[in-house]
This record gives sequence, structure tokens and C-alpha cells, in this order.
Amino acid sequence: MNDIKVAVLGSEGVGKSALIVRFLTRRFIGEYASSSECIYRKRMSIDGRQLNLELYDPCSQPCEGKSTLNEQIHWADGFVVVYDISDRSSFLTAKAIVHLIRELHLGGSKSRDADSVIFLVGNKQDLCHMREVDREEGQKLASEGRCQFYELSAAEHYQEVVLMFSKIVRNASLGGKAKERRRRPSGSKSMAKLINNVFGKRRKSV
Ligand SMILES: Nc1nc2c(ncn2[C@@H]2O[C@H](COP(=O)(O)OP(=O)(O)OP(=O)(O)O)[C@@H](O)[C@H]2O)c(=O)[nH]1
Repeated sequence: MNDIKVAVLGSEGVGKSALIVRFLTRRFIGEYASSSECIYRKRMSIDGRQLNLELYDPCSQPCEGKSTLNEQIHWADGFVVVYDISDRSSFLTAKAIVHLIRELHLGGSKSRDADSVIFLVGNKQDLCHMREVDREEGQKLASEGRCQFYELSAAEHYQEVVLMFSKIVRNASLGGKAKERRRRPSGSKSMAKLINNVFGKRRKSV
């Protein structure tokens, strides 16, 4: 069975955990533990093929055994690079991450396969009244970095979130990359722990 590894990257508070939790549990909770990096696992069927998906959610704060961005990039087969449309600095971070992925993971490859494994996601579209990053800027960065572009809201767009993750998993699996597995980020969480994480934190309205 295929193992597909997807890293969800971006600066603090952009909604990485919210997107992952929404995809895995259908729920948008509002507040998520972020004191440790973790890998969530899910069995999926894509185009009739069984896949073991590993989703990596980094820890923004300093934590024990924290992996570096370079290690995270080397570990993954596919990338969801997230920014918050109401936070320009998160967009600049996303830009730097996209460039680093192209350099480290894809070695400057110009193939179409390479283009399909980086997804740039402008999250919190429901906060468009506070928008600091125009949709066009996101599209421009995606085209420069040869990424697929999405603008969505983990809070409000369940279907779009599922479609986005399903597509990155499909693309990463079709990439057929039989690369040598390097050190993977430490930490692993079962679904039970994920749910504890989600409910262990105070709910915050958005
Ligand atoms: N309005 C709105 N808030 C969101 C959305 N997605 C996430 N949030 C909120 O943004 C805050 C940060 O979300 P997280 O999922 O913890 O962000 P993160 O990127 O995992 O943060 P770190 O783990 O600290 O890096 C939380 O208060 C979420 O409720 C969204 O689509 N809309």
C-alpha cells in the first residue's frame, strides 16, 4: 500500500491545524493545541487505490525535538503552504516557504509533476472584510512558484477543504516518487489524541 506524506506549512496562527482537523473530523472547533508537532494518519481510497496518508502539522512554538523546515521539506511528498488572507506577513512567509520547497525538494524541476505537489492556500476567506492579501497576489505567487492556488475558509468551507486535501494526496501519489525516506519529523498522533487535543482547549469564537 502507498504511503503518502503531506506537510502543512505556514506561519503561526494561519489555520494549519484548523484545516487538518476539518479534513479529518469534519469539525471546525476554533482552538487547537499547538505545543507539539505531530503527524496524523488516515487511510484513504483514491481512484480505487488504498493509501496511507500521513499529514504533518508543525509546531510554531519552540518544542522538544522540533524538526527544521528543511527536514520537513525533505520528508514530504506534497505540500500545503498556508497563509491567512487577513495577515500580510503570513503571505510573505508562505512566499519564502514556496521558494524553499522548489529549491530543496524539487531541485528547481520544471516538470508538470513538480508543479502539482505544492498547493498554496489563502485561508480565512470568511475574514475578507479584513483582507490584507488580494486574491490576485495569491494567484500571482502561485503562478511564479508553479503551485496550485486555493482561497478558502477552514471555518466555513468544509467541501473545499476536503477537495483540496484529496487533490494534493492524489497528485502526490501520482508523482510516483520512490524517493529514499529521510528522517521524518518527530511526533505522531492517533485520532483519539487528535480529538483530545481539539476538545482539550478552550473554544474560541471567530
Ligand atoms: N475566522 C477564521 N478563523 C480561523 C480559520 N481557520 C483557523 N482560524 C482560527 O485561527 C486561529 C489559529 O488557528 P490554528 O489552526 O491553531 O493555526 P495554526 O496555523 O495551526 O497555528 P500554530 O499551531 O500556532 O502554528 C484559531 O483561533 C482558529 O480558530 C478560518 O478559516 N476562519
